[in-house]
Amino acid sequence: MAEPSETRERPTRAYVIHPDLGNARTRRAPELALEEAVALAHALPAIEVTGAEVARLRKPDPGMLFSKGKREEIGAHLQAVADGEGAELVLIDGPVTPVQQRNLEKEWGVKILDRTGLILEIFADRARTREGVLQVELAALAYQRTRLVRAWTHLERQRGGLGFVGGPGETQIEADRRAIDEQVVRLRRQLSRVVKTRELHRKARAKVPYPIVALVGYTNAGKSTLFNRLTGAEVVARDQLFATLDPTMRQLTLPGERRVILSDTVGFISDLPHELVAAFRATLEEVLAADLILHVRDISHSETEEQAADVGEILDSLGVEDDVPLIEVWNKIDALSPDIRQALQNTDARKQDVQAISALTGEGIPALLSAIEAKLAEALDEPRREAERLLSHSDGRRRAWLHGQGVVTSEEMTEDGVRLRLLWTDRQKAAFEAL
Ligand SMILES: Nc1nc2c(ncn2[C@@H]2O[C@H](COP(=O)(O)OP(=O)(O)OP(=O)(O)O)[C@@H](O)[C@H]2O)c(=O)[nH]1
Ligand SMILES: [Mg+2]
Repeated sequence: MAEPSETRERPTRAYVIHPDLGNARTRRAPELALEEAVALAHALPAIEVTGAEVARLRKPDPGMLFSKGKREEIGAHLQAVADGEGAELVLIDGPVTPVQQRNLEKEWGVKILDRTGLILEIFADRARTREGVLQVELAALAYQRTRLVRAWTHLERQRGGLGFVGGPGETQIEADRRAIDEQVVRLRRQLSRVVKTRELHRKARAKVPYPIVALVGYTNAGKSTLFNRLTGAEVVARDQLFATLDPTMRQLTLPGERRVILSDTVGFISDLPHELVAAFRATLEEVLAADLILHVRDISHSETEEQAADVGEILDSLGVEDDVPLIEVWNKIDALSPDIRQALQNTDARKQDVQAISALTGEGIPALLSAIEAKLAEALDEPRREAERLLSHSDGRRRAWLHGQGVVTSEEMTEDGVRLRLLWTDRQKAAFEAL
């Protein structure tokens, strides 16, 4: 009789490979890319990563991806880590053709997932709402379909282009493709019904004219942590890639009494499968419709610039216009070393439309809220009036508030205090008066 512990599902042992093509097109260091691939693997349920490596690939082999030597080396390694049980899963962090996949699976005796397949698996695991499930299914089908097409072209070539018409492979693949197409049509129809319902909700919300503020950013940047801190919600936030999949919205009242709807969304990642971007369009439409975008960045990450560039590209591909007001939120400043943090506060964080914060400790949150308010006032084109106020020298708090709102046009030290010339909206004036 097996012990209960043995019958319990044991984790799948996975080996992670990042193929380094050594081309200048990729912005990233291969070691960091490997780290991210391992984090992606951990985002799957019940996975045990037994090892990981960067495999340099001077010239990818069309049929086998890796050279013979490399394959043997990895194969031996898989045996070793598997302890004679046979490795179960190899995650290859890049595109793998269906032919390469089949050949490698045979040679190594494992199941192989490429980057797109892996991300699809994670999304499938996370999807909770009807819309999310449908979107992931749609993306998975689109992915499967391209793989069928490519496998088919290959078969055709193998037979020297002869006699493939009516051949067994062709009919089967044609039938599979048709089945997929039919399924896609069915899913699209279901999805459009769900989306319509959501649009009705959005229209209902539009009657209550609260502006929408959307959080976007690389996965694991801290969007949900910030969302929770601002709204008191309890959205799952954890050190795991793609912790959030389904969009969440909450009402939030800013210090100047303005109410907004804050929305938390799915994170982005480099080389996000385009099938997924397409499938998630409807969800991300909240972002497209936003009055203000908060681009949350993990400023403590060594590739924060690359991540920001990826997010920018994805926003572009979604059709987010350049003129949508945007604030960059530099998150996780608590995780920076004191020197770097100082340097950052002296220079970059002074840039316009940048707010340095820690969603974890709450540092910088009041200034962020003021900036959101000011930006919205500007974006929604509220009339601004000139005004003048004299603050006592000791009233640093109210002076800082005014600067945070970006309404100070000039200030002058006098004997009685600081004389400030202001350009502000009625709302900002009222908020100031209430301080
Ligand atoms: N040190 C530090 N860690 C933070 C901060 N904000 C978030 N984190 C951590 O970063 C990890 C990811 O946070 P999430 O809020 O889940 O990130 P997310 O952007 O919602 O991620 P996805 O939903 O996966 O796209 C968690 O472990 C958080 O505790 C911060 O200001 N400082
Ligand atoms: Mg999240």
